[in-house]
Amino acid sequence: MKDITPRRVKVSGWRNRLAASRRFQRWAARFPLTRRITRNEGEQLFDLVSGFVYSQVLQALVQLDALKDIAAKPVTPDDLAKKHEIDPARMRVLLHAGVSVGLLKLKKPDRYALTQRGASLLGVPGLEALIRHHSVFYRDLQDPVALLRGDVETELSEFWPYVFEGPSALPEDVAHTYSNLMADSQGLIAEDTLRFVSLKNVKRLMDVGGGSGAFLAVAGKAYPNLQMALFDLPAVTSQAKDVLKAAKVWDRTEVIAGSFRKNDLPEGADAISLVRVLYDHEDGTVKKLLADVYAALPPGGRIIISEPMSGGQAPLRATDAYFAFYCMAMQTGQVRSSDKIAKFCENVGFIGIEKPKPFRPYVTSVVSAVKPI
Ligand SMILES: CC(C)=CCC/C(C)=C/CC/C(C)=C/C=C/C(C)=C/C=C/C=C(C)/C=C/C=C(C)/C=C/C=C(C)/C=C/CC(C)(C)O
Ligand SMILES: C[S@@+](CC[C@H](N)C(=O)[O-])C[C@H]1O[C@@H](n2cnc3c(N)ncnc32)[C@H](O)[C@@H]1O
Repeated sequence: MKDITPRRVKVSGWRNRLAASRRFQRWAARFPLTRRITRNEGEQLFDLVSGFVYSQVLQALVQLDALKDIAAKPVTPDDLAKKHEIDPARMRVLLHAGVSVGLLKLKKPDRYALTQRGASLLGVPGLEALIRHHSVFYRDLQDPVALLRGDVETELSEFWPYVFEGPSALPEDVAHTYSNLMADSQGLIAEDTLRFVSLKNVKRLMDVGGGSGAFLAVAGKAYPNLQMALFDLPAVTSQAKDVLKAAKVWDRTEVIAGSFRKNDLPEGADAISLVRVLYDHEDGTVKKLLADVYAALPPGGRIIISEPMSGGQAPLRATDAYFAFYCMAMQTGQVRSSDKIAKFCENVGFIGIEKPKPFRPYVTSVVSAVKPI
């Protein structure tokens, strides 16, 4: 029979040596002063071990549109079982799991309602669509070591074709799907960006890689006198009219179709924003883009960069695990820290760099800088 006794592992550092000792673990679980710490540590480890399962519970609830149904009125497992042709006992398992992860609560025995957290999820624009598209991302992560070795043909790399291709290679219907996913999730990003950056003294803002105009729609509403320009690939900008008209900023926004890989950036804006653009690209592309932004700005002009950023020396789950692996699966780009982005800005000549402490690092962080006068 195979020996299943754990082998002794060499552990450096006395605290870690104790933590790794089965004998100490047993003792600490009984000793009154360490009992709670031991239990919490175990719980945290268990969450790490089983995180994928929790995410799949969420995925099932979203795919079945169950959160929306439950938001309208509390449901029994039978209600949803009939609708989705799933065995009622299994539906109960899903709803109970939904309670355990904090999205649902049991109203009466067998009647499930939404918790405040479940309701918050529905209130975040585009979050359900992002969760749905995780089925692609998680397939790429199935063998994480193969992904790290670069041995996987990833699906995500095909999901965002604009990252690799020139404008002509992006059919409009394809562009539409991606831009919608981006635009829906733009609300929180715009909110958090404008929390740190005042556009009070800006006359004309150009949003480079601005997608279908969702950031400008928010910025334009907040600053009624702001003139604006949107620069993106032609297949993407063609959808901007509807978004900008709906936000009533169409008459003060110029839409410019082009590629920052192939064309110079147009002049005329005293502020240029790059929202969720840099992390899609390799260092070489980013350095060239920042130099082009510098060239396009007048003296005193400002660059505003907003995207999820690495925690640097204090790594963050959302960016250093989620977005870092996301970029790896896209097979391009990388999550950079605000320090690294600031350094890139400095290297092309920007000064007055600001890196405000982000409100929600899982949403976005901001770096801004000015071109010297
Ligand atoms: C009732 C009483 C008395 C008090 C109420 C107390 C109170 C204030 C309760 C709070 C309720 C509330 C307002 C909750 C708000 C919750 C919010 C705003 C939650 C936001 C969550 C946002 C999340 C989870 C965002 C997730 C974003 C993801 C996963 C983004 C993924 C983006 C990707 C993959 C982008 C890819 C682009 C590419 C290709 C890399 O360029
Ligand atoms: C992740 S999306 C962000 C869109 C928008 N800024 C937002 O945050 O919702 C990246 C954007 O950069 C644009 N982009 C990528 N390569 C580009 C290029 N070479 N020239 C211009 N825009 C480009 C894409 O079309 C896409 O709209």
